[in-house]
Amino acid sequence: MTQTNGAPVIRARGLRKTYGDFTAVDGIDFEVEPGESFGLLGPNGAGKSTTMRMIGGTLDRSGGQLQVLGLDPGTHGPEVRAHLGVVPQQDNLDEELRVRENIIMYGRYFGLPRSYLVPKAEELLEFAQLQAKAKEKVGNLSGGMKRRLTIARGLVNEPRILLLDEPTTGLDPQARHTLWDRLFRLKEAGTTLVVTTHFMDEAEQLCDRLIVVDHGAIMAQGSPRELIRDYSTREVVEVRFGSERNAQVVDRLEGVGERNEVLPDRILIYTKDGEAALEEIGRRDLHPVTSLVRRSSLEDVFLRLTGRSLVD
Ligand SMILES: Nc1ncnc2c1ncn2[C@@H]1O[C@H](COP(=O)(O)OP(=O)(O)OP(=O)(O)O)[C@@H](O)[C@H]1O
Repeated sequence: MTQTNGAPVIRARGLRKTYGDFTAVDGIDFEVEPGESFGLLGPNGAGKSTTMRMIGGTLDRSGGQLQVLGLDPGTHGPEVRAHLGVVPQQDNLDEELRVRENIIMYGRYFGLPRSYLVPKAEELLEFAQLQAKAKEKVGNLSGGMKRRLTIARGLVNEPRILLLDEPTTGLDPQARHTLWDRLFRLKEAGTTLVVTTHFMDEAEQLCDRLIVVDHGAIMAQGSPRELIRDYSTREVVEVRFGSERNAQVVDRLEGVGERNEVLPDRILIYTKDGEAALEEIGRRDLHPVTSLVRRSSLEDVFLRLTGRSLVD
């Protein structure tokens, strides 16, 4: 029996994965509540996919505890997988089959009867906005359509938890927004989403709560708003003085905001009030080539936590 009460649907304690001497996941603790959209945000190689594969029961852990719907995926893989939908980083659709048949065949692997799968496939094609493509070969679909089909396919068993590994990598902005819209609908219908991403805008759009991971460890966790509140200021002023001058003027910016970050191409000034900071820069007779004021984002949180930019 899998759990049905309001307990966390995923619970990790000291979760570890090592490959020989290399530690990919370094003893992490987190919980995912039913119905929430939970994110793992971090750069390439942070250990996100490894964590997802341990949740999905396709990779054994090296240490710690892990429960998915109250069960250990290491020992109860099939029972756990029956309640999971998995959208891997690389689409692994059957290119030989047509769109509708991809969904039906995938359902057959779960042992689901055709009488259930035929109407279910129609419902999922509608959800994925692919009815018009039902008879197309998968190879003829765009990247965004393939992603939506992979998600539709992952929903064939009506999973309680959908695991999405980098769902929008490689998609153009419009395709990303269409996909986010579909994922919102799933969340509204009560599906728990677990999303890995290295895009902070995706994390901000999709995730109720997230862990920021780097080198297999959790650097911080909370809602996007909480993380920004705790690790950044409300506003950021970005100023450029030209590649040579940036390093030279940084001392003269001392005290304009609460904190400065010098990046190769610009200086970030963290402050409550960006316009006031810009005025102060003017009073100091500094003349940036360009300047802009923006709200803090998760990118700023990541930079603060690691000293590195998330997307280099
Ligand atoms: N089978 C393996 N053997 C050895 N090292 C591995 C293996 N699989 C993953 N790793 C290493 O573990 C680390 C974490 O990889 P993982 O794929 O989990 O990262 P990630 O955060 O998902 O990044 P990406 O988005 O690039 O997949 C990486 O340094 C990777 O090289």
